[in-house]
Amino acid sequence: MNMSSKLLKPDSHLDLNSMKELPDSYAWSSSADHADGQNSSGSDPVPVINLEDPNVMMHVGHACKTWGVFYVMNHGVPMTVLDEMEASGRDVFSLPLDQKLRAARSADRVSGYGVAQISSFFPKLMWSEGLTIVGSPHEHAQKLWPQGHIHFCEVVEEYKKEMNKLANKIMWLVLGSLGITKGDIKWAGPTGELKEACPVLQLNSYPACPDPDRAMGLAAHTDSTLLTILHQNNTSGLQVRREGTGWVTVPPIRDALVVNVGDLLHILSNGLYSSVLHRAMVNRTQHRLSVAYLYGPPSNVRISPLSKLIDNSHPPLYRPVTWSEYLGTKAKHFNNALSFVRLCAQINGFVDVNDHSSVLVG
Ligand SMILES: C=C1C[C@]23C[C@@]1(O)CC[C@H]2[C@@]12CCC[C@@](C)(C(=O)O1)[C@H]2[C@@H]3C(=O)O
Ligand SMILES: O=C(O)CCC(=O)C(=O)O
Ligand SMILES: [Fe+2]
Repeated sequence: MNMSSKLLKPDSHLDLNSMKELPDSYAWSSSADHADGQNSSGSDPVPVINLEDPNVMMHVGHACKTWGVFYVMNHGVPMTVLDEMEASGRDVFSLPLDQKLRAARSADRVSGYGVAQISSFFPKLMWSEGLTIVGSPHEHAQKLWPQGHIHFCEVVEEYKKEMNKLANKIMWLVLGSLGITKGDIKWAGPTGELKEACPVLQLNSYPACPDPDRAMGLAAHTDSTLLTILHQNNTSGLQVRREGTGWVTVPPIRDALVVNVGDLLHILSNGLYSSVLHRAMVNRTQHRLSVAYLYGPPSNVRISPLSKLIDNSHPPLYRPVTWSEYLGTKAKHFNNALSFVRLCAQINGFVDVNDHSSVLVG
């Protein structure tokens, strides 16, 4: 990333839906990098995991270790809940820009409508808009639809409820694959439901783009979460970076959701499961919508490498950090953030193996 370039004001809002040409401020133009992004069908495919498979835990562990991303099938989330969330997302983004801007995210807040938070790290703008919902959707919905927003709020609450159930299930499969049991996680509570987790819902909209080969929907990043569950509509765009292969497209599969490992799980697993670098590309004809359920721990919990994974030959690689502390580090250092909580890196000056700061901006 060329940090010496003049950075664009990230809150410069343009109505992407009405543009016939790609403005220079949106032209990333690293075409070689864009051309990359093969479907994984040629080689090793992104794992598709059936959550009803008797060996599901082993498959989840393997996918976390080798890919950091996988699809889940038979996830138990009703199709109606997914479809309604998608339709409600469309309702938001099809509003006129001035109406969406009533719910604009202010500089000191995480939630609200606007460009991706990571925009400030890049010299070019991304071809996307988003609505970030932390906790209740009510405040934003009321600004978007002063006359009536109950349906939107109900859809979001139902979606969050279903995603929370699924995230808990997947989280225990991930932990189980590391040999961790319910008693090992203090913040799981007596029933092991990880109840206090503090989720964030991120609605992403990528309008059809007049020059998709030079544009970028959402630049390469890792999520700061434990896990992210992504519902993409039937339009391709998500790509993950794979060591030795490059960018691999993760096309939508009907009935499947995409799960990716976030930075906090990387820390918790003491680096055994690496967070995956990913990005979203855009296309010429179709509006793409995605809904990310960003799953993290309760805000007061300090995440550190699990003690069961630590011994003399496996010292802790990261210091304890809460999600909000980590978000602060991420907001300052972006894809370099893990290095700032890494113990060995601080002591010995090593570069973090999962340090993605040198990856091309695309
Ligand atoms: C809790 C958060 C994670 C996030 C930053 C945020 O404060 C709210 C939005 C999240 C998101 C979604 C799009 C990609 C991302 C990198 C971004 O710019 O905003 C993630 C952030 C993250 O995971 O670090
Ligand atoms: O839209 C996508 O495919 C990716 C979205 C994403 O990475 C995110 O919301 O963190
Ligand atoms: Fe992401």
